Amino acid sequence: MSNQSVSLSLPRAQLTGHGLEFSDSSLGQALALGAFLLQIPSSLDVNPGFEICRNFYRPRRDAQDVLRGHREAPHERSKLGYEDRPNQVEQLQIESHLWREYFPLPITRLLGAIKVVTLQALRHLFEASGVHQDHWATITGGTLDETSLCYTTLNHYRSGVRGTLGIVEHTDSGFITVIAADQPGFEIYHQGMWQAVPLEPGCFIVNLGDAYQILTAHLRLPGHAVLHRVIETVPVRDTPDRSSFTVYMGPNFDMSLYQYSGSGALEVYQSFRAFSVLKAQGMGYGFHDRV
Ligand SMILES: O=C(O)CCC(=O)C(=O)O
Ligand SMILES: [Fe+2]
Repeated sequence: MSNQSVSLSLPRAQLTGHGLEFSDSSLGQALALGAFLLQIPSSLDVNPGFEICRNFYRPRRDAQDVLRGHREAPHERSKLGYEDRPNQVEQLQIESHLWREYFPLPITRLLGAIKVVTLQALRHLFEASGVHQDHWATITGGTLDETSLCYTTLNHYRSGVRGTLGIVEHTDSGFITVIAADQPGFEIYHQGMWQAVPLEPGCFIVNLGDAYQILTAHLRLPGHAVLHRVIETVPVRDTPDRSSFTVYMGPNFDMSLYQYSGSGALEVYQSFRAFSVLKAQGMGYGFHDRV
């Protein structure tokens, strides 16, 4: 894959009382691309998210210093936790039911609010693709206002690690991921080349993942799992390293992935755990050993 600096303007949506509203009727384009911009609701301040991304990997100074110390912390109740990745990125991944336990209140509140936004977007997209609401519990493993796995990923891109990508090219595994980033560098593989998505600080980037693509492959408006990466971050004096944080929703690892057949029947596709293990290997990542 060649490295070209073409830029891509993503479809744009906002959440209203009626669900997602896309400008220029670009819903179909968003599903086909598997990515779009979502205006950040004005009531949300994303800065606490960036603050924890800039601190979680640093050693804790004292017991009160709850933003730091997550590299060493065991996060015993989490199946995910801290991971030092082969790229620039180091990640802290924590399931939504543990946010209150491991994060300070402003972060927990922010992530909770983004989770609500993520669910609203997912429900709307499922409906547009032709996923039946009656199948929600089977497909997601959750009740109507949950999927069985929701977690945040806090990403710190170590500018001191040179000669590698920020994060290797990948698709996300679940149904949907909502991303907030503080610097450019995010790219999408589209029409045979890497295209830079310009940073829009007032917007989340929303990605569709493998579970969405598999589920909807034969439906009227299939959603595509978008291939994306972050290019190498270079150190800039007096500027913090690149940070991003995400809210991810997917099936639990002990569940099956589902797919609608051509005749519209919902069928088991594959074990999500088996699928995820193979995928992690392809990325050069170890799969979470507690899952
Ligand atoms: O940092 C970003 O902009 C993207 C992060 C990402 O792709 C991920 O966490 O899966
Ligand atoms: Fe990703």
